[in-house]
Amino acid sequence: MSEQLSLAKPALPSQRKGGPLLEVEGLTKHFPLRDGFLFKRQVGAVQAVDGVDFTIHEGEALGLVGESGCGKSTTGRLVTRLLEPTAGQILYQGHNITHTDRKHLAPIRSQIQMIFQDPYASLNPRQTVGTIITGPMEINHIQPPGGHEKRVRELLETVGLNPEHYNRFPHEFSGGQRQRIGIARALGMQPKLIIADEPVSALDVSIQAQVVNLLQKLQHELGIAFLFIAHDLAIVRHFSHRVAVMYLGKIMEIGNRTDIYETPRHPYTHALLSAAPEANPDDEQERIRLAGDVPSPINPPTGCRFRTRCWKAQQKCTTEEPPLLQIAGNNTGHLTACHYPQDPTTAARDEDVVLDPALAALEQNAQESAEESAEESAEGSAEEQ
Ligand SMILES: Nc1ncnc2c1ncn2[C@@H]1O[C@H](COP(=O)(O)OP(=O)(O)OP(=O)(O)O)[C@@H](O)[C@H]1O
Repeated sequence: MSEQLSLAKPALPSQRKGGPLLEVEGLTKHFPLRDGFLFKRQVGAVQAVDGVDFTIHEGEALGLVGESGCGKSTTGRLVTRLLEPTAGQILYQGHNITHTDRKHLAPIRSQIQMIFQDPYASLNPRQTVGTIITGPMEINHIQPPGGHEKRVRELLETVGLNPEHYNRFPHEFSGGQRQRIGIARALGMQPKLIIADEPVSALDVSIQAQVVNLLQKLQHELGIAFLFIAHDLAIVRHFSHRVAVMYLGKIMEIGNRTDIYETPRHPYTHALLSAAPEANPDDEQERIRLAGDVPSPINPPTGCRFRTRCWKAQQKCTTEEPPLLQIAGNNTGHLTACHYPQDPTTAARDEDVVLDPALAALEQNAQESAEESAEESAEGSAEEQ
């Protein structure tokens, strides 16, 4: 992230915005795994998203964070109905849209727009910017006063592009400018909710802050709600009113920004934050190294899914899945799924905590052999004397 974002002093208030816009309950997506050539039998499933609950209020930005493969993008695609859920339900303005067919979904779909990670891949290289932005408006019968061209020029200006570039093609723009074209296209639909899936991670670091600032300006000025998916905790902190932390298809912790960044309770949230010190600049001494990979979502661990990497795990974590609850010490709306939560602080630790048991064993061995060789050399020098 560039210094243009004031990350130490998040720019958004944490208070709740309007009424519920999107309510997601028990949302689940299992991708079937098939075997065989002719008669493809299902032999298992990738449990990409597994019983996720959250609400986004009107005008609110909810950040969704977690390591790669935790199910963030799948969640975003389910909400926009680009993917069909396996179970659970999605309510938009109180209407159940979980399995609504294309025809009936059309008016709602225009209100829920998606901004993708790779701006180039999501723009048709053979179309001019004018056509790219006008197309979805025409399909959805949006007739702006003054006509489409006038509206497109206004939108280009809104996102910081030159309206005179209406007839240019995507390859004539830089990465950041292409992302702005994608944003203008989404705005043309007058969305109430934008799903931004890693909207800046493909951009140069120097450009990232400009695009995040643009999105935040639009969020404030137009009152658009956001599901902001990103692995960069500092950006999420800057952008979001509330934050959900996802691990292996489940939400481990959710709360307002201050609760998550300043008094996280789940060990996984602690680990993510200490791996990204720039997300919490006041917390200088927290040291947890989140090592090893996320286990396979085909065969996730029983009980708590994080237990195989958690330094606090006990027998109960193997047998009982911790529910997502407001545990003692949490503020209202701050929910944590953990049997043995951290104290509500990010205060300093005396020693490193290594989450990966294999890495811990390696470090233990290395330390023992270093001690042995120190002892041997001390004995050797004593004998020489
Ligand atoms: N179409 C698919 N078929 C089978 N498995 C899939 C499919 N799409 C995603 N997955 C799997 O679902 C899991 C979650 O993927 P997802 O892309 O949602 O994670 P993510 O948190 O967004 O990660 P990243 O930040 O790398 O995009 C991964 O194990 C992924 O391989």
